Amino acid sequence: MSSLLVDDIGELVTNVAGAGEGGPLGIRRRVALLVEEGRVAWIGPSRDAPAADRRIDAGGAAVLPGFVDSHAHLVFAGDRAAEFAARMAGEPYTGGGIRTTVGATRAASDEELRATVRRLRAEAMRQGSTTMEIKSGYGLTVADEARSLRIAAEVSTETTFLGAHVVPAEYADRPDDYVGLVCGPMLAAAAPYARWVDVFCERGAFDADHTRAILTCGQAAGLGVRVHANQLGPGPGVRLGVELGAASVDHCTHLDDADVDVLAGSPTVATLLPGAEFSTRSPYPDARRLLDAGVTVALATDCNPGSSYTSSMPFCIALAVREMRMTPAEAVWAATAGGARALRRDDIGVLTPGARADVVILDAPSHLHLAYRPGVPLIRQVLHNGVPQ
Ligand SMILES: N=CN[C@@H](CCC(=O)O)C(=O)O
Ligand SMILES: [Zn+2]
Repeated sequence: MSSLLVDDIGELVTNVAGAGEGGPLGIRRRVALLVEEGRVAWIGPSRDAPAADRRIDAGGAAVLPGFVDSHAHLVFAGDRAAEFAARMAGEPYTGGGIRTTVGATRAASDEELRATVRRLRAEAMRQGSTTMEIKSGYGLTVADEARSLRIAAEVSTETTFLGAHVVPAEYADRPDDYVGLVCGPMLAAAAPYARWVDVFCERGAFDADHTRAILTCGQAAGLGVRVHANQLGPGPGVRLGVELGAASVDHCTHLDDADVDVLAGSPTVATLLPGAEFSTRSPYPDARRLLDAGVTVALATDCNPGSSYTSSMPFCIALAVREMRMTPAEAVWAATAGGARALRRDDIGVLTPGARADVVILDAPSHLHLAYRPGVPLIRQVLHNGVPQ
């Protein structure tokens, strides 16, 4: 059994509340961490460290759990840089560009889609994302949704069927028929490759009745529920998600008091995606209101070619702190343990014996630097399943 010791850690974020300083971050200082068989095997003072086959010297740096990016759309072709430039010149974001990407995605070969997924997955890993949820949603035919998920499943176990991203052009005047397709043959073809079902519940995409129908049939096929909710305006998505036991409702940009109340009384996570507000020049979600009400908050990138073409969790942490008034500790927790909660996982987002050895070593002495030094490549080394990347 091969072992690896990460030694001379100045600050270890464990996310085990009570295991050290910093409340939920459970920060331990001047420790070492032993990895065996891809898992954390031991944490303690360096002087007590067991012998190991290999050693990484953290040199007094901060070490934290790998980021858990619980919301990303990586299976697509083409880009929408011109749409971004038009937005920066004053055009609003409506989601209408999704159909542009659908056209490019349908026309792409499997190899082209696979290359994009792998390129973005590798890009995210270099920035510390050891787990990444990946959605379909730019195919919107039975074959294209199934192949999108098949390709996503090659690089992640956290795959999400988003056949209900928008109603494709060929069904524009018969959305009920499209919902029938999604719940019938499309779900049957997609479900073998998916863990989750998701719907873009928004004016211009899917209304409450359609969203309920699709999430319910996804659940009946054994998939867990997540929802794109309340991104562009107020709506029923958050309440519906909570009612159906969603692991997460995502975006949460336009919430009323009732939305916050139902979230606060539920195990559903509110996943905030500040890259989308950055890239669409929109008002940010009110993270403080959610946190102060006791809602569990996660941060994710929403990496996609339209509304948020970033794979960087450190960038999202910096945005959350500067623009959404989360504390650095809240943002780091939300990007690690929060993402794990949003995926209903207890083996990631945490560093404690038995957890998966997904570890980020920073080029910095403290987790505070992730927000304090925005845009700086602070990820020195990443271990995924205990393996240096
Ligand atoms: N809002 C829906 N889906 C994506 C955007 C997709 C796109 O614009 O291509 C999102 O989460 O922001
Ligand atoms: Zn999204």
